[in-house]
Amino acid sequence: MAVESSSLSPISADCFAPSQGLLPLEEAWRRIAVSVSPVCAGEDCAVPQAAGRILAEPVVASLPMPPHDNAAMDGYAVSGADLAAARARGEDRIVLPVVRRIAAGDPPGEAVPPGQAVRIFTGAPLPPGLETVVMQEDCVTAQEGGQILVSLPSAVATGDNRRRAGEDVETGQTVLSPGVRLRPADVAMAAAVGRTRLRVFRPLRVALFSTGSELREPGQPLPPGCIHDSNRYGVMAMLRALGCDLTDLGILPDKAPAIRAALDGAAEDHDLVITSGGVSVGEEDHVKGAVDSLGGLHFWKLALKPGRPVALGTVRGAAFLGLPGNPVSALVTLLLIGRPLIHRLQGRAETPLVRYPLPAAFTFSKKPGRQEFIRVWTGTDSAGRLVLRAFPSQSSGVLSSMVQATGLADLSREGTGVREGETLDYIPFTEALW
Ligand SMILES: Nc1nc2c(c(=O)[nH]1)N[C@H]1C(S)=C(S)[C@@H](COP(=O)(O)OP(=O)(O)OC[C@H]3O[C@@H](n4cnc5c(N)ncnc54)[C@H](O)[C@@H]3O)O[C@H]1N2
Ligand code: MOO
Repeated sequence: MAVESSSLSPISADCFAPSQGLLPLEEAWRRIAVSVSPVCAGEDCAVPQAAGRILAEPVVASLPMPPHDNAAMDGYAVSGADLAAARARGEDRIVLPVVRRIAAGDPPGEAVPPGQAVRIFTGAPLPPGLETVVMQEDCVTAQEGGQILVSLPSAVATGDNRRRAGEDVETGQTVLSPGVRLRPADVAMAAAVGRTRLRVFRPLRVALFSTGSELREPGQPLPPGCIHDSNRYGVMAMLRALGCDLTDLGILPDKAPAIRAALDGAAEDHDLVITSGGVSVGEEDHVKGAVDSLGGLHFWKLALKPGRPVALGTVRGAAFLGLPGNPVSALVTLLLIGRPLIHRLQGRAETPLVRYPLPAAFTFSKKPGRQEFIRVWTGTDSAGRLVLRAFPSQSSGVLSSMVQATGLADLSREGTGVREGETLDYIPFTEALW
């Protein structure tokens, strides 16, 4: 049963109509897209520190790029008309006096009349009158009475090796749009158009804790019946990769009052509170009840495997995400539900998961009713074609499947699985985590 409730920002209640049965993943995505609002205010950031931040303003070029016509090669700038005339005369080469030298950073100077060449270097501005650059490897120079002469091939087209002003970016062009997470090339572009600072969204503040009386910190001895907390470490790593500002609140026992108090406290100074474990239906699963009493669950129980009991809601004024405790389910639901939720809260533009259609090198059966994301990696078959291979156990408790996998393959909700040779959507982890 999917659950809904009245809500506080940042998740509006409007779209959370009650629904029977398991909620399809597509519907959960739609609800996140329409109901979750950005919560992060803008702040200034120096361009050298901006990689990984989310842009909060459009960046508009106030100058063309490049700002002037310039040489794409070290060589000699000439008039294309001089070369064309030599070709018309049947001459393979033309000899011209070299009247000037222009290096990168020099001004272009006065117009150059026909019948003259200019020594020029990559990035140097072309002087008026010359629009063609012949690379120096094709040129031969000679000294004649204090005058340098250059012999050039005539078979060079007008405009060769010229980079036009504005060919990369025109004045007034929006070079970066709000909502992008700045990659190295974006930072380079901001610098290229002269920016030293950018308006970005402040990082999303996320609090995280694990629930489970069986959990102990790594390094601690394990009493009978206990295991190490691994989810929190994987989840923290994924949240950092998504650009979040993290508070690690440790492990809580399966005790309703402790979980309620921790959620209440965390909601005060965080935008998003994430838990792992305790969202299923057992008597020891107290997270759902605590959220119900502090805000509300907007959805719970998706037609999804692994991760059916993943829960989205609000706690006081903060968004809430309850990840299922099974180690694979926690990471997969953080990727499938947490990622779009975090993107919306961060003010990031919509970034659907990147998918590559690839043939399966395995057969896998499933029951209809839940969309399944199985752990796969890419390899080659005997003919050298790229194929997907699947981990032998797809149990949501087998963390090794996530370690071996490089991504997930998406098996449709109504399907009964995949046969060897059929094409599947492959979702690589690395591209999902920028
Ligand atoms: N009767 C039912 N039982 C279960 C259902 C159900 O629908 N009916 N759903 C199953 C599914 S699917 C999942 S997924 C799990 C999720 O349950 P919880 O979120 O309540 O998780 P827990 O019960 O707390 O733990 C499940 C499993 O994972 C281990 N775990 C928990 N936290 C961690 C951690 N931080 N690091 C490593 N491992 C962790 C825990 O020890 C359990 O083995 O419920 C099914 N049950
Ligand atoms: O839906 Mo659960 O995550 O498979 O074990």
